[in-house]
Amino acid sequence: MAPSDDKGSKLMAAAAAGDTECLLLDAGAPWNAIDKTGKCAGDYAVEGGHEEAAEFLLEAGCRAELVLGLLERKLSNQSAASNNSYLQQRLQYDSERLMDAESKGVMMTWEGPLMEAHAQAICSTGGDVLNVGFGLGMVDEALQKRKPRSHTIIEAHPDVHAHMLQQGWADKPGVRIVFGRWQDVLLQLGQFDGIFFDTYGEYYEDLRAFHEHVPKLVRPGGVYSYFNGLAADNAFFHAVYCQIVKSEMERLGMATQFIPLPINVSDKSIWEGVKNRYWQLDTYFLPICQHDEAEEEQ
Ligand SMILES: C[S@@+](CC[C@H](N)C(=O)[O-])C[C@H]1O[C@@H](n2cnc3c(N)ncnc32)[C@H](O)[C@@H]1O
Repeated sequence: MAPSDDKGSKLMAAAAAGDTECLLLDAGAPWNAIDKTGKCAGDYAVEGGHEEAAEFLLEAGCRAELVLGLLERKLSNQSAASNNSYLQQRLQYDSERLMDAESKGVMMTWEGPLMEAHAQAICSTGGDVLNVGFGLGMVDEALQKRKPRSHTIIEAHPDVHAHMLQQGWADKPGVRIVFGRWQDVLLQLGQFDGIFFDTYGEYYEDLRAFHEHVPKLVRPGGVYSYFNGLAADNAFFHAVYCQIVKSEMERLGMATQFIPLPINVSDKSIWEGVKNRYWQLDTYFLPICQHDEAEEEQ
């Protein structure tokens, strides 16, 4: 049971009891407050099986995050600064991971099964595929196995680019490497049947900016997917971001489904020496976005 000594925790207590009114939200209780166990009101509502309360909190979370996002877009240039500072750091490859200069994991091999599943999803129609962000090249290896008609890779970091060349990626038949930030090169590349997006040092706002281009970049019948790591330290916050992306894609005329995949990263040795434990959940929701057929027929 949640404690009830301030506005946030009263909201948690209301959620744990399935109080669907949850009127405390209107009185200023933060939907995203967490207690010392790391849970928010939405977690308590889900755990208690109170669907209506969980839905109410999910909608409140989406509304609040959308307003905050709008404010952020108006007020700051934080995303570009963060990505630029990452692109100037020296990176380090080892057999299991790619690390930045602050010992944060850019990409790790535990994501291999997820990358296979993403490759399967975006290569399902064959044709021309685009991957944004090479990292360890796991999704690109998985795409190559599926022999797409053409395979374009956008990569912005000079160390990663050098690694790709050293590994012979420029000589693989059908592979085109485009060195640069996606923000600068994306619109010269034509259309694709499958697109995957997985960058580093960027925020939700960058993903959102990428999504604005997706409807024009994906051919009818094609598939778009992205690494779904938004708010991956709390299941309920993560669900809020899944819902936000789904609504944004809907606005752009694309339908999104999330395929649940089990993932276990509880083994402490995986995270040894890694500063940012960027995944903490036991289910991965693989996004599959396609042109909304109903809208296309109109
Ligand atoms: C998480 S890794 C991608 C991992 C990849 N999916 C794999 O299977 O190994 C992110 C990659 O995106 C690249 N990147 C970061 N910002 C970028 C940008 N703005 N444009 C293009 N690539 C970017 C990084 O240098 C890094 O190689």
